[in-house]
Amino acid sequence: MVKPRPPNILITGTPGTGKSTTAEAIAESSSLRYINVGDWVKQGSLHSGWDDEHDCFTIDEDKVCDALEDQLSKGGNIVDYHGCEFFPERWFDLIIVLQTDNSILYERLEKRGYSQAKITENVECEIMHVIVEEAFDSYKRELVQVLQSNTVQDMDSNVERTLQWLQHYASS
Ligand SMILES: Nc1ncnc2c1ncn2[C@@H]1O[C@H](COP(=O)(O)OP(=O)(O)O)[C@@H](O)[C@H]1O
Repeated sequence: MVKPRPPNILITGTPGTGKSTTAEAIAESSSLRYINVGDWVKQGSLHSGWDDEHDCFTIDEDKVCDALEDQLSKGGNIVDYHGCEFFPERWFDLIIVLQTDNSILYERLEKRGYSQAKITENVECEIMHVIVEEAFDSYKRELVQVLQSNTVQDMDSNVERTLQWLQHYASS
């Protein structure tokens, strides 16, 4: 079957689950372009200011979608963001949700220098499966893969599995 465009992959999950590291490794071994939405938000001022309570920018979802539309409609991207419900559903052919055990996630966020409040907020988000639920609510179930990201072996296997998915997509 001739595909209308190369695939787009969304890699999502709570901060610290390994989205950037995994997505960059996939991009390095494929022809996908890596898009870190957080960086786009900062560099393109796609936000409505700093949120002191959550210690992050308040993202302007409409501006982000407008900024990404041209690139995403061409296909061939791997997009990294800790949320998924505001993107147009049609953009993505595969949605990967990374998950990490609480104690491991806690240590990663501590190493990153997050405040105690921000660590607790993110670990609770992971415990409550917030992003997994968001992905299931926003995309067809068969497009969503929930993958563990606790160890380097997990990461290698997640990268390999995604590269295989890309090969299969291209040849089917
Ligand atoms: N599966 C994993 N195994 C071991 N370390 C990991 C794993 N995933 C991420 N890390 C490490 O955890 C930290 C956070 O990863 P990062 O990719 O920045 O997460 P995110 O983009 O989801 O916030 C980095 O130091 C990274 O090397």
